[in-house]
Amino acid sequence: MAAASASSASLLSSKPSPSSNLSWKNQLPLSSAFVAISLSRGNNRRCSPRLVVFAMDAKPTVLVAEKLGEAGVNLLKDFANVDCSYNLSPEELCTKISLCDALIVRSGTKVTREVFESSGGRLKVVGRAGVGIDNVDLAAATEHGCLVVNAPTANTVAAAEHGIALLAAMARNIAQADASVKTGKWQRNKYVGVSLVGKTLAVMGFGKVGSEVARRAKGLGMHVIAHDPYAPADRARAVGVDLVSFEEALARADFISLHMPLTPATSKILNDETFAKMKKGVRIVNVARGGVIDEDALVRALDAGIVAQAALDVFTVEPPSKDSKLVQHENVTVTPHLGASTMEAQEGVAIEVAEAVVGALKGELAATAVNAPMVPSEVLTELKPFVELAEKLGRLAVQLVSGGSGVKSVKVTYASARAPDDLDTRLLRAMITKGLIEPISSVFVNLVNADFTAKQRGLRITEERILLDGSPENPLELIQVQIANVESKFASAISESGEIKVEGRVKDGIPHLTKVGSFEVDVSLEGSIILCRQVDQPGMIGKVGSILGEENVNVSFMSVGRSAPRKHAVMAIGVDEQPSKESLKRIGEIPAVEEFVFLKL
Ligand SMILES: NC(=O)c1ccc[n+]([C@@H]2O[C@H](COP(=O)([O-])OP(=O)(O)OC[C@H]3O[C@@H](n4cnc5c(N)ncnc54)[C@H](O)[C@@H]3O)[C@@H](O)[C@H]2O)c1
Ligand SMILES: O=C(O)[C@H](O)COP(=O)(O)O
Repeated sequence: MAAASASSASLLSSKPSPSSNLSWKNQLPLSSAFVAISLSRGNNRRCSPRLVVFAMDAKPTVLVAEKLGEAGVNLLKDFANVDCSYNLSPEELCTKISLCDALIVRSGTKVTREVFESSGGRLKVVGRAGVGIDNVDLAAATEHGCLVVNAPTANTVAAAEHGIALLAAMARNIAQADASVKTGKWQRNKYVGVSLVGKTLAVMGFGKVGSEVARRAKGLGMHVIAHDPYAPADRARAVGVDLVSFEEALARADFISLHMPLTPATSKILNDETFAKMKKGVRIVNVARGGVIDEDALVRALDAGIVAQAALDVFTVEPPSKDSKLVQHENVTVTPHLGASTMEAQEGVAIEVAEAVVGALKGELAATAVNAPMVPSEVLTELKPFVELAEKLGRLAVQLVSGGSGVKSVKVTYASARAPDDLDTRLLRAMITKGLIEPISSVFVNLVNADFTAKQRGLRITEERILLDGSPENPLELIQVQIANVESKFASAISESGEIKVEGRVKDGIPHLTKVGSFEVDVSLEGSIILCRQVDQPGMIGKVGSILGEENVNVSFMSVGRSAPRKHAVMAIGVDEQPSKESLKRIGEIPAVEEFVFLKL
């Protein structure tokens, strides 16, 4: 048995949300047209969840705010209206964004909180045509339920090649010598360089680019070490690289090449203190992000001769000011953020990001999502009915609450015949959260913002996975949702241990409610449900059925679970239409009925 926890809050107001799907479609304006994965079943009651095309009256609009490879633009045009508007001011971007469903940028556009706020909820996906997402306010994107995707692989080699180009150019003073010859000079003694062979290169950040740089540097005869607290040692060993501590890398390196992302932990990681720990005469290459170096400290280290040379493709502020001491320093070689700028890489990232954006607009889960779980399609196909079950159990459970200390503590149990740790519950948890929050708030919950929304509302969801007898062919046997410290408008929904408890299973691809409190029931989760506790006696099904029939309310499913013959029983009735208040009142007035509740799914 394994347990894991997520987040959660106190739930307010009321806003029923009818949809049950995995897509961002609920956020689209009615004027948009797109395709979404939906879990609706169509007309056939028994058929399984399927892909549904939501055709509306117009294409979505994608704003491409920076130059994107043609192949990517064409791919977008097949699906959407594409507005290529470059060099927008922040104000212009904020104005345009309210008319856009997706935005594509490179590193030159800051996608700030204001951008998400200005979108008025229409922006559903931001595509970064490249790796670094430090120019996108991820927290704001997540809070606004906006998916962020990037193109993480297509420019790796280009960046690594640029790193190696800068390394060699710096060591042999290529840029300085070139500029000198072009002014008519011939300074052969001034531009004597240093050799790379046999020197120690410390690669800081052994990810995609770092490992490619390491591979190439080894080919140049360098001794390569790397520092990366998160990289697996065997991946480094496979390239013939030793992973070392940060301090050791600083102390041993003749050359340092930076390849980590800009994060709060890596911001200004090279500073006065760390420069002081380096070998005198060290040479530094940066094709990662300018912000990982304290640029003023680098100027001081260059002036003091601690750093002999630096080659920089990236800067804290881009473009850097013309009179920047760093840029103008004679021992510094600079390029204008060209790491990813090869024809091949630009076509590659354009296609990679366009595919991800189109997929996201279609409601598919993106493989390159930065702020949402990446769910492989085979897992998604298998989990689809359970995803629907999860949302509906959440919706049922929260509608059973009548008071208490608020919906703050929810326990979800997943029972499976498979090894419990094999189950990735992020998708299911997101849908339970959606079910719990949407019926009682005006908040739109999706896979991107589910955990955030729960946390913001003080809702704590703990998860437990248990091993149960059953078929390992099914990813899950049942899901149980319990809400603690609350009162219920249907007392029978309170389990022996005092929580509201609902439990469900998937039968023939259809989610079923199989337990309420301690009563076993069996009703398919479609339409709406009436739960009714009565004294177990003959004729009850007929009485309730005829009240509904008189009003032409179609009963889709009915089941009775009882504590013992002629004692208490809970009847669960699935209805296709909503009964009138009058009919519900009449059901409540049947003498044997002790309590009842009508729940919308
Ligand atoms: N100049 C360019 O045009 C250009 C092109 C591509 C990538 N980049 C930048 O290069 C960097 C690396 O890109 P990537 O695709 O290799 O990313 P990646 O995510 O594959 O690799 C980054 C690595 O940095 C490591 N890391 C994180 N924190 C660290 C720390 N404190 N110390 C050491 N290592 C740490 C991670 O574990 C990871 O292995 C990013 O900043 C990216 O934006 C720049
Ligand atoms: O992070 C990246 O992918 C690189 O920095 C490339 O940025 P660019 O798309 O602005 O060239």
